[in-house]
Amino acid sequence: MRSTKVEQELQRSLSQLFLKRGKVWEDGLLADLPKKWEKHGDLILFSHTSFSNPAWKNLDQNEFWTCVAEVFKVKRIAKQHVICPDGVRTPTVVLVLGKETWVTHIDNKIRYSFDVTKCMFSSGNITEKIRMSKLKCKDEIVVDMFAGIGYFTLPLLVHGKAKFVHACEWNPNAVQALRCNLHDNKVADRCQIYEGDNREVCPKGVADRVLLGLIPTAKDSYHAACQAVNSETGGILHIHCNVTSSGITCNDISEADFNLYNYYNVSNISCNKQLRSEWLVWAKKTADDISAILEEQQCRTSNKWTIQLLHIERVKSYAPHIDHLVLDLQLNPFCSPE
Ligand SMILES: C[S@@+](CC[C@H](N)C(=O)[O-])C[C@H]1O[C@@H](n2cnc3c(N)ncnc32)[C@H](O)[C@@H]1O
Repeated sequence: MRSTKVEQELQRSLSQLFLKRGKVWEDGLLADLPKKWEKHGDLILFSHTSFSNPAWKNLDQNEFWTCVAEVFKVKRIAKQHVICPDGVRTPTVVLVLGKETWVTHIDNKIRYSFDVTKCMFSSGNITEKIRMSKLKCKDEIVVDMFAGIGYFTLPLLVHGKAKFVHACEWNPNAVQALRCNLHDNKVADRCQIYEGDNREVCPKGVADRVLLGLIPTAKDSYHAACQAVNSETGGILHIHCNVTSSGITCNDISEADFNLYNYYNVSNISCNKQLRSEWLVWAKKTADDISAILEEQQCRTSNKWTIQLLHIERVKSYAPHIDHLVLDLQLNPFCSPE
């Protein structure tokens, strides 16, 4: 979130506090003020890049953070450091004002509560959460392979009215929050949590829809996702990935290239943005990977499968030329004629 008015107010209040305490307001301090932040109820979370100048320590810390809190109209302040690359994405968040670490974030009429020092909140995924909430899945069984605190599980249950969601999650802190959020949003009776590695705990043969919401890639769980799909009626996979592109749009793709993809009938694929060449390459590669897994599974069951590329959703830009995409793949079983 960003607001120039608040930034100006923060500069004014803090420079006055420096003056009042007889301290020198150094030029570098202005650049050290936060440019963005996340607000969760009465708590504001700043990134590690702000308030890092040692000169802030010249002030009484409680007075300093209270002054910041008044500007942002919050009671608690937390600072985020770099997210741990530990697989469960543990944030290193420290409270610098206040003691209680649980926060409640409400978006799209859903209450997400979590411990801000133990779980992350993916606010950048709001468009995908809304897309999931608009799916009409009243009669569907869904498997959410990377449920977290319920980012997609909750919209699917609350707004999409999914019949049942099987939610896999291996971070015990996220599981605790998910349990609490299912209860708070009154949907606990339509969800079962599978605590552990989705490659081991994910249910098999049940899903009309499988969510693979992990970036940069959910590749390691493709196998379990294919096994989760209902083997009699098929299902849709929603596969998340960060994809790098140079910006070449599909208008520039040659006819020969398009023919290459025609196996999947890509001319029917939809996209919420102008389709880029590399996005299509990634989609085709992903469909090939899924196809190979299904073929391998086919050796054990009598099912053959067809795959259809339905849609590419561009969720957000992750960095220059890196986009968070979701590929919707339809998997349909058919029995061989003989
Ligand atoms: C960053 S969250 C993503 C949540 C949500 N889908 C989103 O995009 O906002 C990914 C979650 O998947 C969990 N996770 C990662 N690998 C997993 C695995 N193999 N089995 C179960 N959970 C896993 C992490 O603990 C984390 O809570």
